[in-house]
Amino acid sequence: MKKIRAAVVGYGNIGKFTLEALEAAPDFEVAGIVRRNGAENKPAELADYPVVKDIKELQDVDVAILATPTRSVEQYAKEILALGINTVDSFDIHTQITSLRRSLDETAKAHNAVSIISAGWDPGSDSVVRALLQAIAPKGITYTNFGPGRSMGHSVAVRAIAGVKDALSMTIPVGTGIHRRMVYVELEEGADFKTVEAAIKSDAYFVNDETHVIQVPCVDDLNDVGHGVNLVRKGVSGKTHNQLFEFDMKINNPALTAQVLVCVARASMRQKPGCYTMIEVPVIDLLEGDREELIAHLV
Ligand SMILES: NC(=O)C1=CN([C@@H]2O[C@H](COP(=O)(O)OP(=O)(O)OC[C@H]3O[C@@H](n4cnc5c(N)ncnc54)[C@H](OP(=O)(O)O)[C@@H]3O)[C@@H](O)[C@H]2O)C=CC1
Ligand SMILES: N[C@@H](CCCC(=O)C(=O)O)C(=O)O
Repeated sequence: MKKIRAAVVGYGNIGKFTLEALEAAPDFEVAGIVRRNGAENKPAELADYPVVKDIKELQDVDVAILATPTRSVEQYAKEILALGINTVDSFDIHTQITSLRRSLDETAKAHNAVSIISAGWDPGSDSVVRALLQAIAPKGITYTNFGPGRSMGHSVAVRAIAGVKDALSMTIPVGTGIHRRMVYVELEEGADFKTVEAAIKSDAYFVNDETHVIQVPCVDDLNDVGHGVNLVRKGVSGKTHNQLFEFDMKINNPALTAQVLVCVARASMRQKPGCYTMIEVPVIDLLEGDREELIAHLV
């Protein structure tokens, strides 16, 4: 059977694990990697793949997996969808997902392509869990409690601030879906800590949470990409109260995000043109293998 040809766009934390997940998937082949500096300083593990500056330089790409900063997703997605290539991403600014969906839906439909957005683990696979729990206990409250662990999105947002050399944003669960942010920053020489601290605290990723910024000499000495979630719903099925559900996981953050991106890239090949979030995609479309066998095994 013809393999799905995927390109990885951006080769940072998520990009590296995406390549590994593609290499492990029997129905995919790697069309190449798109990097801002192209093949300059090509890492050894990319020796067998084309590494280019522009996706147009790659052959027959079916789907582009965007492993770029969330704030660059819309621009990359629009350019790539305009070429008729599907895109998937893990865009994680929750308050902006519906507007991104509207914007990419228009581009995807205009170019006969599919975009699946916000497909990491949160937003992403957790969103599917939340949707399922709401379906089976329609009245009630869901609490999503993260961590403790490293938020990639928050760390990326801090690294983009002028004067920051490296950053680690740890998410600390306070309970009932509330989180404290512990942000460790390594500054460029001459950067002013107070200016950086103010910029972090006013960024949309942090503005609603208790945030502490701590200057350290070397972020790498603290770094651990482990994370997790404890997602709890207590609610009502029919007229019966006290239905209690819990979903818990402890994970390597970039490895899980990358695996979700790859299964969603597969699902993108099975949707009609347009833009979707994960809760709109049939779960079976995420899976590799014969549909009847999957049903026999999983249902
Ligand atoms: N929904 C979810 O559950 C999750 C979502 N995420 C999202 O994944 C995103 C990526 O995280 P992570 O891989 O750690 O980020 P990194 O900074 O490690 O990697 C991003 C890569 O994108 C490329 N890039 C393209 N444009 C830019 C730009 N303007 N500035 C910097 N880099 C750029 C670079 O690769 P190159 O140099 O090769 O071009 C860079 O290495 C996060 O922003 C986060 O929001 C992460 C985890 C979970
Ligand atoms: N989007 C997160 C993954 C979910 C955890 C989270 O949102 C957080 O730690 O704040 C990330 O970028 O790592």
